[in-house]
Amino acid sequence: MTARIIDGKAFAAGLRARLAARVPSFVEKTGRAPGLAVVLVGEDPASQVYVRSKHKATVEAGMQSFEHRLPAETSQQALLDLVAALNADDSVDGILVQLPLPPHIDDKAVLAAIDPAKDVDGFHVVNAGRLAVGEEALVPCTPLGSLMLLQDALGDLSGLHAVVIGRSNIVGKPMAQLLLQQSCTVTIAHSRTKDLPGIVRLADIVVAAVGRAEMVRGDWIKPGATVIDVGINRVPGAEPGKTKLVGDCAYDECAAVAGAITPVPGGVGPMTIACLLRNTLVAAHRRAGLSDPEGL
Ligand SMILES: Nc1nc2c(c(=O)[nH]1)N[C@@H](CN(C=O)c1ccc(C(=O)N[C@@H](CCC(=O)O)C(=O)O)cc1)CN2
Repeated sequence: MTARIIDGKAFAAGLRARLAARVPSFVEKTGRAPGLAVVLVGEDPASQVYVRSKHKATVEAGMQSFEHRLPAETSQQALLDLVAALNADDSVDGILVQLPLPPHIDDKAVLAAIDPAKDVDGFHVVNAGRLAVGEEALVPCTPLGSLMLLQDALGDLSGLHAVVIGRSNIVGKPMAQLLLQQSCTVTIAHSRTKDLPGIVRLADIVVAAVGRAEMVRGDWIKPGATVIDVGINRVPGAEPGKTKLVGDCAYDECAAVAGAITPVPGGVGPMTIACLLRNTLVAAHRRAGLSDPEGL
């Protein structure tokens, strides 16, 4: 079997176009565009690229982008003061603090300081708790985007066995909650799981979010299963001095067995920014007392 490639780049472009089409009616109703504030501390090269992409995508969607770039030596208190100011700013509907933060800053304290109503990353414990008990929440972007790709590929997920490899608060745990809400049977596996290949072989859906380049091998995959690869790992390329991006799954091996698979790059990654814009539009509607935009 050769897997169908799940084109996250194309799906994300469609979602961004649908979002952009909703912005004018929000502007008409409220007299302002939804606003997203992104905070970057330091000069991590990958983070700089992601923050630039977020700004570009926000502006292209017709939303307001507020970028705050702070030096690496910024104190935790200065960052908390900025978050407090953004919480109080009515033109800001969404606040995102780009991760990772420099090591002298406690990221938990910073994430906890964001108003849950503006927490478009969905990382605040209030949003994590609401997701866990099935209440209205802002949901982390990467798992939300992964779920959208799964639903587009498979339709109804009810009754399917999903194995999520990875237990992070940002991807693994919320992904498992979202799949449970879709009535999947969910197993959360991780690097210490005994007989990980044997557990993964039981899965109709594999979500790999373990952060280890090409760890999931082709002979771990049940024939016809759907594979969602959340990993983004930079490894040495074929030419000296060059690098390339690979996922947590050995792509060629897994694609030879799976029914459908997301590539890296071009799979889940582009969904992260599209879902950030989706969460910003949703947060803006809720803050303005409007019902959630439909069909997103
Ligand atoms: N506050 C947050 N910090 C971080 C998040 C996040 O969701 N919130 N996620 C990642 C980085 N990230 C967004 O911030 C992100 C990562 C990857 C992509 C993406 O589109 N990747 C492309 C490949 C890009 C490349 O060539 O390097 C792909 O997979 O196709 C978008 C956003 C950590 N920090």
